[in-house]
Amino acid sequence: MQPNAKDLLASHSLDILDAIPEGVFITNLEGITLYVNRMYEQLTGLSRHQVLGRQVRSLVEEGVFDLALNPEVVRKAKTVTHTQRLRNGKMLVLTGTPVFDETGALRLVITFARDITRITQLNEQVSLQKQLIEQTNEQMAYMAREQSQTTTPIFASEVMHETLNFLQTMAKTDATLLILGETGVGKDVFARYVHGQSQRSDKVMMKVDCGSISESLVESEMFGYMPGAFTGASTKGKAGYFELAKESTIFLDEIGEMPLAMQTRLLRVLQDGEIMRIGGSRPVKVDARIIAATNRDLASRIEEGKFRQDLFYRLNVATVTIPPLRERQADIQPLAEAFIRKYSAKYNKRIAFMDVTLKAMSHYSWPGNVRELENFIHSLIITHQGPIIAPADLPVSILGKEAPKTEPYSDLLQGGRSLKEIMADIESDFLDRAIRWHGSVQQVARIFKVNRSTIFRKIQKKNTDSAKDRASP
Ligand SMILES: Nc1ncnc2c1ncn2[C@@H]1O[C@H](COP(=O)(O)OP(=O)(O)OP(=O)(O)O)[C@@H](O)[C@H]1O
Repeated sequence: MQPNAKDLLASHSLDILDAIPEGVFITNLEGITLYVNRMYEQLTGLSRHQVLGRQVRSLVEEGVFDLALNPEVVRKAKTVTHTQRLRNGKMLVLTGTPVFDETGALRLVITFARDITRITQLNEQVSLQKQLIEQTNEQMAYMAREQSQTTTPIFASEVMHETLNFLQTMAKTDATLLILGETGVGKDVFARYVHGQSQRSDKVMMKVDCGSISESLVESEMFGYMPGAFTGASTKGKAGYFELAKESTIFLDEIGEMPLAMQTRLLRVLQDGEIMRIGGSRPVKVDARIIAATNRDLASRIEEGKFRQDLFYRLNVATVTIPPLRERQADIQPLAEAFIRKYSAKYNKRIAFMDVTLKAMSHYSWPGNVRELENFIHSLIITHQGPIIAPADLPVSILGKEAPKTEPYSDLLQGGRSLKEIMADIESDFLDRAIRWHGSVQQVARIFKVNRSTIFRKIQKKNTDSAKDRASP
């Protein structure tokens, strides 16, 4: 260093600090503000006389800013970085550095401040947009799922004809509908059917699984909340299911599982026809048709004190009970055929039931109802080899324990079909098994001394005949 450089620098030290394009804030070890440069005044909007000679802790206590770096820098004797929010909302990033004298003793803390208000605002905007995108994505995914699930009910039984007639009449009204029935009978399918037949069908039905929303979230999910209504709430607020179901239908599935506190709130909504978001002050009119469903016996839930009687009366305006599958045997065959078509197409297979197989299936009680039937056929299609499903392909649980003990061909012995048809059935069933046993049509043709084309014809004919039989009314 030039001989007089030190003096020159010392005499201009404050000018030098003022020329630095970042805010500079200098404190002694006690945290008393000794100096702030011009850029600090510009960045913060604070003038020198507001801070010079002041203890940084008191400035924090007065709310001038929310954090002081000085104590931490002194304690650690090394550089520390933090963000600081000023009273006027500006955000700074501060880097405080200890300054030592020639003996190594800590003398001062010099803090550099940069304005990050804009970047913080941009970050906040980005996370707000992200939140909105997530909410929109959630809603879009829900809508796509809902629309892909619209199923037309399949049935043939007299009782389901009557049920569907009743539901059709109900669909034309806005009355609250309660659907009862064991698990898997199709309550969901019939709720969708009513919505699909109603004047609200151009809007997506809002399905709420009352049994799976956590008790702490159920209120905010149902009724929504205002911005900042509680810790962790989205800053934009959120619409609840009732608002999302505006001009549509809200389907309260598993209503028997709804927590008691929520039942009270729901009852009020049904009585007043209004909802209020959490933290809100203005009630909003409910414009949603309500369909509720449960597989629970609500009468015993009421007796156990788990379901409000007054809510039950409110819901029990129009009630329909979907009978279990065992009480509508006539539905089993058309349902089984629809499911075999659905899953054969899905797995690109050509598989059909023998009539005797369908008959055997109709005698099973299907305790899991249509869901059990559908799942059974789904897994059968995945594992089954060959074009025909024979009774022997059914598990003993479905075929019944007595099946092997009963007279062979007991169904066929009852009559009703020509010998030719029966033989064709047995022949194609045999060929089907032989192909599976020996691994190829060629082997079967050789072993049983028959042409390959004859084997194909017989199997195919059986398939076409059964398809025709099923197609004819
Ligand atoms: N009549 C029907 N036609 C076509 N598919 C049906 C029919 N009934 C039920 N299903 C099918 O059976 C399965 C079970 O039906 P769903 O979920 O509607 O039963 P659920 O009564 O609502 O059962 P849970 O009480 O367990 O909710 C679904 O895959 C549904 O598509």
